[in-house]
Amino acid sequence: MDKLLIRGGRRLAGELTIAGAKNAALPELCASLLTAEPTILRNVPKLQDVATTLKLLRHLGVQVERTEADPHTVTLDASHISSTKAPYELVKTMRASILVLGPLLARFGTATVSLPGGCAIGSRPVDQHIKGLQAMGAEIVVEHGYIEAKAPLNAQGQRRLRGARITTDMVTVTGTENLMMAAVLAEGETVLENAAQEPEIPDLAELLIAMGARIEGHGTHRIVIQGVDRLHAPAGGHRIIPDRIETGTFLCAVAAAGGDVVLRQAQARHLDAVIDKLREAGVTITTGDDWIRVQAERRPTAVSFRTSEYPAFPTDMQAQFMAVNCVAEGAAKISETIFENRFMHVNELIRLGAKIEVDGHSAMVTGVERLSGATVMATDLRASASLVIAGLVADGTTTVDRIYHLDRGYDRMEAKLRSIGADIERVSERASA
Ligand SMILES: CC(=O)N[C@H]1[C@@H](OP(=O)(O)OP(=O)(O)OC[C@H]2O[C@@H](n3ccc(=O)[nH]c3=O)[C@H](O)[C@@H]2O)O[C@H](CO)[C@@H](O)[C@@H]1O
Ligand SMILES: C=C(OP(=O)(O)O)C(=O)O
Repeated sequence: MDKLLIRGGRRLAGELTIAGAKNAALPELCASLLTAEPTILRNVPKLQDVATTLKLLRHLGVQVERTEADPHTVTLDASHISSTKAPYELVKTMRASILVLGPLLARFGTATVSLPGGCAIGSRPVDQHIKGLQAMGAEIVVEHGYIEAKAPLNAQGQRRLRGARITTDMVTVTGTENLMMAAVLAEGETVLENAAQEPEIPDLAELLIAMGARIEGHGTHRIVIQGVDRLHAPAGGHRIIPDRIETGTFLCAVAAAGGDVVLRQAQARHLDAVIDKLREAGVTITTGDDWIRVQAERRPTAVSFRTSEYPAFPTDMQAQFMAVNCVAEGAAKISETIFENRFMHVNELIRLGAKIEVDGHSAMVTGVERLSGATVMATDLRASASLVIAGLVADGTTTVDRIYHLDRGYDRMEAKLRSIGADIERVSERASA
């Protein structure tokens, strides 16, 4: 198992390039199941969740091409599918595997997908995905840990979903994506009310439209889809948007450690809420069409925030911003409204000397002048990132253990941090033994 060793106290300076968005790549890789023609995706990040998704798609019979020469371009050919079952062994490590359910059911009329189960940040049910597919006429049985779904028979005796009006009980990102992918091949019109507006949804919609889908309203709370008989290859392929959470993570790293860094291939307009809060904290942020410059020359001021659906402050940035508040001047309240258990990083930050008190869904953080390096354990993806940020400012050495969580969602985070001056190295178990 790999660890990160961080010697804190270095100012960060230079430039780095932001990778493609994990949370856009995962549904878009699954969207390749919707057509018999090859789908080319560009700017695919090189990270563990993408590798897991590709493994699952290969298991289903999708031919995947990704060359060493250009690992960020992936060609997926789902012309011959060998299975419509996503087994537990492949689903258990990644909740986003549920995203094969909508496309499989829409194109093949049948799908069996393991329930993804809970995870460190909360129970994360998929009842809204199931409810939406049932509204489209699917018969769904949940048995022995699997969702077994069949589309209804139409007048021609084919199994095909029917368009429906669906209002989810809450805003769900992967739920909206799954239902949108199911609806593009359904018969008739589907209206998704209370749809998620996260930038990954319009990006997926753009890919589907390039494949021949008829979608309107993506990026709003009401998405209207007219089903078509078949989809084709997206002409020229599709380029995945930059990762707004990776971007925000580096912004927070500079805010906490101090420095002057330019992030290339970054979209500031996807990060308004985080950038506003960083400015409130005293950080200087300048933006252009595809770059963001962050300058932090003095200790930040603690700022309060509340996570919520896009365009509000993203839950996926809560842990990293908490690390900034840990070393800021003053005290601030952080409220988490999306997941019931997303404060797993708090105890580890406290091990580094942070002053945090959790009360239900809120955490009161009182900034301290210095953190002190220690061994800490990553518990989930963004918790890991917050520990790395804290390690960058802590005195002495911080060891972050269990970084397989970090590797799920970041493309060479330590290499990127090293390139802007951080003293950080990856140590594998064997090398450290
Ligand atoms: C791969 C991906 O894109 N992951 C993101 C996605 O996760 P994900 O799509 O899983 O998160 P959701 O938006 O679905 O979850 C929002 C809330 O709704 C609840 N819920 C959701 C679906 C459902 O059927 N029933 C239900 O109760 C969840 O438990 C949670 O409390 O959006 C989250 C919220 O922005 C982000 O933190 C994740 O990084
Ligand atoms: C929670 C996250 O991802 P996932 O939904 O894939 O677990 C995340 O990206 O922070």
